Parts: sequence; C-alpha cells; structure tokens
Amino acid sequence: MTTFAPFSDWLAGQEAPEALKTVVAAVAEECVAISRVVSLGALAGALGVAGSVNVQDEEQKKLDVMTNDMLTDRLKGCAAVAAVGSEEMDLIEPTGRQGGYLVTFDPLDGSSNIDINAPVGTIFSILPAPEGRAPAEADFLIGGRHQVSAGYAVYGAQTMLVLTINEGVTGFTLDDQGQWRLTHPDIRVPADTKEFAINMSNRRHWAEPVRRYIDAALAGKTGPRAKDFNMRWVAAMVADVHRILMRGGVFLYPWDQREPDRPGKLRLLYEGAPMALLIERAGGKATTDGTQPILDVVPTRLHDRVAVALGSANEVDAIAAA
Ligand SMILES: O=P(O)(O)OC[C@H]1O[C@](O)(COP(=O)(O)O)[C@@H](O)[C@@H]1O
Ligand SMILES: [Mg+2]
Ligand SMILES: [Mg+2]
Repeated sequence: MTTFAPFSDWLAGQEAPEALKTVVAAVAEECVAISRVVSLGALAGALGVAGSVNVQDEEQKKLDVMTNDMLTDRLKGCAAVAAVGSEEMDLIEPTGRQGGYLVTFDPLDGSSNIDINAPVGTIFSILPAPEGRAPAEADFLIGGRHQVSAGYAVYGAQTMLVLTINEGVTGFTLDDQGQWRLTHPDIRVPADTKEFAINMSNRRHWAEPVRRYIDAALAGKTGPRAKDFNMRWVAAMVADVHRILMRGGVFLYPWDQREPDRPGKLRLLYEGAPMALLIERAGGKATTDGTQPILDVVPTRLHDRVAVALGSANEVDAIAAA
C-alpha cells in the first residue's frame, strides 16, 4: 500500500527558516479547523448572510466572518507573525511583535458557493516583516515577488492544501484523521490547453482584446485557433486555479466596463499575488493581460484590485496575441 508522508515531516525537510515553518504550519492547521466548519455547514450555523458588509462593500456571509476570526486569532497567536491583513478587515492588525512575517489572506474564497455546497477555499500569502520596528500597511505593499510562501486550501470533493515555500508547488490531501498528507509532490501546469475559465455573462462589458480571444476560442476547429475549446467556471478562483494546477487551462477575470476605474474584480494581495506565485512556480504564466506579470504589480493599498489572466503558458501567450 502506498504511504503518504505527513505534512509535518515534509515541512521539517524543507530548507526554510524555522520561524517561517511555524507560520506555514499554523495556516495549515487552521485550514483543517476551517474545513470542519465548511463541511458541517448548516449544522455549524455556517450558512447564510452575516448582515454586514466588508471594506469592499460586499455583503459578508456568516462563513466569511467565522473563517476570518479563526485565521486572525490563530495567526495573532503565532510568535513569528508581526501583522495580518484580510479581505474581511479594513485595516491591517498588528500583533504587537516585530520582525518575522506578515500574512494576508482571503479566509473564504468563493463566498457565493457556500450555500449551494460547491467548492470554496482559503488563500494565503506570507511576506517578510520589517525588523526592529512595528509593521505598517506600507510594509505589505512590496509586490508579489517578495512572497516567501503562498498557497491555498480548497474544500471540495477532497480537501487539499497546495503551497509553495521554495521552488516547487506541493499538494497535500486531508485524511480521515484530520492530517494533511503529501499526495502531489511536484505540481506542473501543462504548457498547452483547450480549456478556459471566464464569467461569460460579462462578455458585453469586456475590452475588445478579451472578446477577440474568447470569440476565437469559441469558434473552435474551423476558427482561427483551429481547435475546439471547453469552458469551466466554478465561481471560486481557488477551485478554478486548482483545476489549472491539476490539468492545465487558463483563468481570466479581466478589467471590464462595469467599474472602469478599477483594474479588475479580484484582489491583488490575497488573491492575485499568491495564485500568481503558485502558477509561475508550477511552470505557468500569471499576468494581468497576457503580458504583464502579476508578481511585478506593486500595490498602493491593502485592498487593491488586479486584472487576472493566468494558466498554461502557451495559452496565456495566445491571450496576449489576441
Ligand atoms: O461572481 P463572479 O463575478 O463570477 O466572480 C467570481 C469570483 O469572485 C470570487 O468569488 C471573489 O472571491 P470572494 O468570494 O473571496 O469575494 C472569486 O473567487 C471568483 O473567481
Ligand atoms: Mg476571494
Ligand atoms: Mg473571500
């Protein structure tokens, strides 16, 4: 019988500062607790709306608030964390410690999926904290290339944790004892694909190049791309990106005319940047528009947005060429 190494053994073997490992371990452990609340749903009082809005002016679901509190409390208790930032909190929350790490997260990605029992997830990004002084919001605004670790948990048919600390991207599956086990040692994104993910209902709002790219894909074998494409849209970035890490594809959430002043819907620090690091390290490309790497976008505020076009390298090039 195949044995799958426990996450703790894998983590112990990584070449990374011990303090960073404690932060990654804390996130991984809290995602186990979150997976339990997600799976219990109504039984844990986790369905429905919270009756509040977050800083993005989005209606908060009960599970958005619950998971945010869980992850915030856990990380504030972690000795190597200097401050946290979250989709669900207006401002950063310093822990009172100096040095170590800053953690940003989307505690519950894919909120519209909660009540229909479809996949949701947790996305996290870890940055170095300044030494010798208390952290400020500006310390979070250094760009995705400075991430020392990033990853996500996806609560789907299986519960999985996918992360990067050094070069590679590694996947773990939650066993029936509540332990992460190494099941996907070296995740690679195939360079070619025939699958795209985009919310097609926004077609009329897109910029012309995005419309051209999608229309060419829809034209299939007899169109300019000379192949038939398949489409998927889970409405949880975490699950759409997971599919791409497992079998290739591209995921787009482009700028559109509904809110012309913002670059896109998704958030840079705790959605775009961590997913971009995973995709690049798995051999794919992660851009705003087919060309500009998301990891090169330097934020100006904690809750900055970003346009996203990521996935199989050759297909991202096709987006750029459209
Ligand atoms: O409802 P839309 O416009 O298709 O947007 C779906 C996108 O919004 C998100 O749900 C935003 O994340 P949150 O649920 O964390 O706000 C993404 O995960 C997903 O890709
Ligand atoms: Mg999200
Ligand atoms: Mg969220």
